[in-house]
Amino acid sequence: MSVDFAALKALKAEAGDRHILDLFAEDEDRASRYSAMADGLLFDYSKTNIDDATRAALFGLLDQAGVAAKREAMFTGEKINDTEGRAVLHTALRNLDGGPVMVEGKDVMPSVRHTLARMDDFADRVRRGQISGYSGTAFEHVVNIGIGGSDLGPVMAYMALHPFADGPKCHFVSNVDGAHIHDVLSKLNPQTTLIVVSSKTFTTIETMTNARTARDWLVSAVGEEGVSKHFAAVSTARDKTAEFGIDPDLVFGFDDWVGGRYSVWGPIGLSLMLAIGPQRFAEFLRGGQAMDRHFREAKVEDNLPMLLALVGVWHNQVCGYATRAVLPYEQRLLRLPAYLQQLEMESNGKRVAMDGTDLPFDSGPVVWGEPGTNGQHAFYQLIHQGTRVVPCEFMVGRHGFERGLAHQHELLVANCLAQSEALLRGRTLEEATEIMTKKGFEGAELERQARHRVFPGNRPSTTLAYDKLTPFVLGQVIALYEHRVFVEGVILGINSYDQWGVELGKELALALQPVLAGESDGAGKDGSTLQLVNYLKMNP
Ligand SMILES: O=P(O)(O)OC[C@H]1O[C@H](O)[C@H](O)[C@@H](O)[C@@H]1O
Repeated sequence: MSVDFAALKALKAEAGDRHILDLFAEDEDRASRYSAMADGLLFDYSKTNIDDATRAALFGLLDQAGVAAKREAMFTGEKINDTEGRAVLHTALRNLDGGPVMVEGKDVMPSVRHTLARMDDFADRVRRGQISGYSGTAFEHVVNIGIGGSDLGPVMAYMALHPFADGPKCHFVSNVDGAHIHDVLSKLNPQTTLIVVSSKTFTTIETMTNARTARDWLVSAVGEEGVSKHFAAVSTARDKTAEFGIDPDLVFGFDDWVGGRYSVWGPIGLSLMLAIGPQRFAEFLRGGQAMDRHFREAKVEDNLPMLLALVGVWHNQVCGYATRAVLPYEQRLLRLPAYLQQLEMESNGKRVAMDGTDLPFDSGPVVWGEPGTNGQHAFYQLIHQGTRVVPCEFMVGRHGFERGLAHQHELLVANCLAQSEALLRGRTLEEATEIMTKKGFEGAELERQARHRVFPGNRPSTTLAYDKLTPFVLGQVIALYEHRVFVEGVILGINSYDQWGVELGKELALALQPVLAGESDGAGKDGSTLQLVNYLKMNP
């Protein structure tokens, strides 16, 4: 049964164009009453147009959708991904000191712990130079070859945790565009490079193509014998890794109850572990585990994943704001928006409900973003003065890592807070007129110039604040977003864990290859596709 947004839409209509600033004026405790804290992470959603009645109605959605029961179903290994017949248990990967997790009557934790211990041992020995390349030289570089969930998680986290990276330097190759692997490998020495082929299925065409290119590159430098020394694999398909010639001791397996976009916590995080070491990787897992506990135990009004989800549903399904911007004031979170695009859009971009019927409302939003302050000098213009409302999610830390550059961090924080304040407050025509009068304008020209300088304000934003971007905090933040996606998916009544929408393009690409190669005439293709084939096909 789908939830009903009618009551919320009525509340929205009743509020009309009420200003968020008026909500602050009416309630001096608004900031604290519309904020929640989880293990040091502060989420402030007071700069939204949500009031007590709206919030109560949003909490009602959680009951209507049965979120609490479905949350337990996820954590306890029920097959909630029912279009693929799978449990959804990435939480088991960070269940470091929790109890058993049963899948089909079997506790999966011994196998999770065993794999983690193997990863720890391997990473430790590579980092100490005890595992080395074919000619005995230590590995200085790691190339992770993977795409989607087998790339975005590790690369995002590797960049985020740069201050903790004291192991081999990591590189990430994802695109089937030969430029990607060329530009990475051409700077590396095969003797000192470890290649990690990361693919849940070990069939993804981009990854397998790049893996073969890397294999040729290695073999031409160190010979065929080098493959077993220089290649590791992360996959659920051990048979396929063996076919590729990867030493079984260097294969790290996982189970199909870990979705690709939820997989950074396990073997797919191997390159991250090689870079930051097993101990820091464990801190990352502990951050995720802390958020799991919070999600399961905190009351609704204090529950960060639930609050983020409800604010999201309010903006997207009730207010009709189609996109949401993620704006980390943290340069090292450069790839977080891309990571969240996969997490949120691949999970909740679905047009049918669990039962196969058409979704009676919009699916999840378009997620996009860029770190501040860079975005301020690019697209914030539209956010402040465009005709569409873009709810913004700011993120910022109290401290940076750069000793001696605290003044820059202060400037960064000031900019983050200033942007959410500007979105909230805006600038009235009177204020703009005053500014332009001082500049000497008058009459009709004064009004025209002033009107260009008006900011409507009353634009919603939330802020997630943390102390410092440590592995623990990153773990908290990523798990927070995972659970937010879960709650939104349950409210929408969709399956957040399949991704059938990526299949058609893959099939058509395979069928187009022979057309591009001139081996097939492309009968049945549309005129545009054929015209482009004719233009783009390479001459023999
Ligand atoms: O890890 P792999 O099996 O290579 O899959 C890599 C990616 O490709 C697929 O097409 C899916 O859209 C993603 O969810 C997945 O993360």
